[in-house]
Amino acid sequence: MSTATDTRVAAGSGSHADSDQSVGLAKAGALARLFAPIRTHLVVCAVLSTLSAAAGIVPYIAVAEIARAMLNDPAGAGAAIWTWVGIGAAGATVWLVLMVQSSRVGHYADAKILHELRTRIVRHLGALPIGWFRASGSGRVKRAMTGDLEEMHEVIAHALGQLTGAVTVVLVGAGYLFSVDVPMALIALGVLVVMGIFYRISMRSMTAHVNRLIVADTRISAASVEYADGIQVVKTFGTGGRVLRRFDDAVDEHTQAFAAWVAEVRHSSAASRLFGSEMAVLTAVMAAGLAFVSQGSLAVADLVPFLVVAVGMPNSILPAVTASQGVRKGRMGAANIERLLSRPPLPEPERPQKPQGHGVEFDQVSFSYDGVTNAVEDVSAVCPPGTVTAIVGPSGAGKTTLTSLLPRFYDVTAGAIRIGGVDVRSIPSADLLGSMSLVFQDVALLRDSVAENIRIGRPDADDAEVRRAAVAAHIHDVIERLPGGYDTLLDGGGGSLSGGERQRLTIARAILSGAPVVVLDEATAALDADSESAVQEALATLAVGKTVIVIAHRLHTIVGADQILVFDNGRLVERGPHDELLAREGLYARMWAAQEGVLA
Ligand SMILES: Nc1ncnc2c1ncn2[C@@H]1O[C@H](COP(=O)(O)OP(=O)(O)OP(=O)(O)O)[C@@H](O)[C@H]1O
Repeated sequence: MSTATDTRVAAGSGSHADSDQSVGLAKAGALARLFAPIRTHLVVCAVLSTLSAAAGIVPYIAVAEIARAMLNDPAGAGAAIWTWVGIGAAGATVWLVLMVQSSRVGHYADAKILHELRTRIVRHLGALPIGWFRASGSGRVKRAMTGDLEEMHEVIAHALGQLTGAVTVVLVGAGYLFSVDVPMALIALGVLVVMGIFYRISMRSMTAHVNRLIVADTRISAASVEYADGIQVVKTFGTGGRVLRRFDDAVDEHTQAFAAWVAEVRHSSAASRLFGSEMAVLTAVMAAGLAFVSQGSLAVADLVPFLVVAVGMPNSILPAVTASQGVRKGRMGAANIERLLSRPPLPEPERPQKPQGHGVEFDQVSFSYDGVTNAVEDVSAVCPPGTVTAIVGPSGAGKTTLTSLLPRFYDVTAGAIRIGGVDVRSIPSADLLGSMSLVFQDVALLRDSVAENIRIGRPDADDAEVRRAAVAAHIHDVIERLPGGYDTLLDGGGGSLSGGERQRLTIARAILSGAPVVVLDEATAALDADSESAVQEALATLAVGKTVIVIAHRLHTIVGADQILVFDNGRLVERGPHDELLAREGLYARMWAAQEGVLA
């Protein structure tokens, strides 16, 4: 059942397939297009492995011929024997030399194309909009850089040689056997043809089954990540049942998919194994050979080549069976990589412009994720430099979406966003990102020292500047108390720091960068009173003289904002300072009453 088992491995390697990554990706052209830069190497490699395989069968033919010579004419076979010994030895030598050369060329081509593809993928990723990563990127990136590239390696370094080798052995071997005895050759090859027919039958529905397995595998991965990510909530609130059920369902589906495949191909797969075995060829050759010998239509000496050469042929063909699966997987991997590389990059401006100042203007901005429903609709607002604009609204109102449009995580569907009077799409993306500090809730701390985590804001800052930023962000004392001070290593999530401390660290990063536009997403998790006031003071320092846009979840933290934009269902429904909005007795006043009621 090697076919099913091998493909289970293939499905496993694609465990991070994205949901929109349709299956059934086997496009023959993708592999050829990706391998275009190494086409010459591949041709040389194929020619060398063909010649090597042809030379490799010569020693077996030599052995058979020596036996024939001895059986036909024991007394006068001396010269022929030595000739065949020489031919056999030459064949073995040529086989070895060409095999090494073919492997060398193959591995060189492999290293060259993997290097080139990795570089292309990484460069392309750098040009993709950040919104793409947020929506679906990490799984697809991981899959392209690991599983899909491994499939490419398999094709070049292994499958190519095995396939050409198998074809050569069959052709050369068959040619020799037909030259010895046609009926016997037909019988020996007939066994292999029957193996091929059963193999084709067992592979008929492979694509559909592999696709089902990949989908099930993706669901298992998603459910596992969901469970691991939410383990705290699961343990605290005992909601593990539902999450675990999703996991169990996905595992059941995977098992059923695999069982269905095995059930369908078990007979054809076993039959192809049987007819592809040395035992089957030996049995057929012996039975037919002895019958022909007893009839007098075959000399005993002519039976020997079939025992030596034909019986050894399945050993050369079986690796090609695995190799043909490798090529199928390689096509899928190539199609995935090609799809990733064809994702349109963030368009860079043809005529770049420099913002005059750092005021932000939203001009009739609309945006839709799916092209059907607008997550943000017809929003117009001006955020002057040196002011704080708070964005509030119920969950799902479009607050995060609107702020994601400013650094071009996505481009607006309609309208325009301007910084310093210039459309953000006319500002080179490096300058645009350099002009703003983004303090988002999900801004992860890197697995690096505290100092380096702050320094990301401005890589050339010296230690004194890093410290000054930390002091301004009210985090310096906390850092000093860490075991290694500024050299303390943080894990990816800022492990040893509390929520408020992590936020202040990212604020220090933003202060150090000195970018004139600050976009921050206030923590949704409640902080204790000390931590909250420290964060507020840090933000006040950061905001001085800058255009600050803050997504606020706790309204009492933005009472002093210059303007508050109230969103509901993607639309800007109210705007103004706190007192005015309260007096209006609209959505803001209701949200305020609800929160104060909770707080009271
Ligand atoms: N990546 C995405 N793909 C598709 N739809 C999305 C995506 N992100 C958000 N949405 C949808 O867009 C709408 C606005 O979501 P958004 O996250 O901007 O709201 P929000 O006001 O920031 O909510 P919250 O306060 O809960 O963070 C919602 O209907 C949401 O489901």
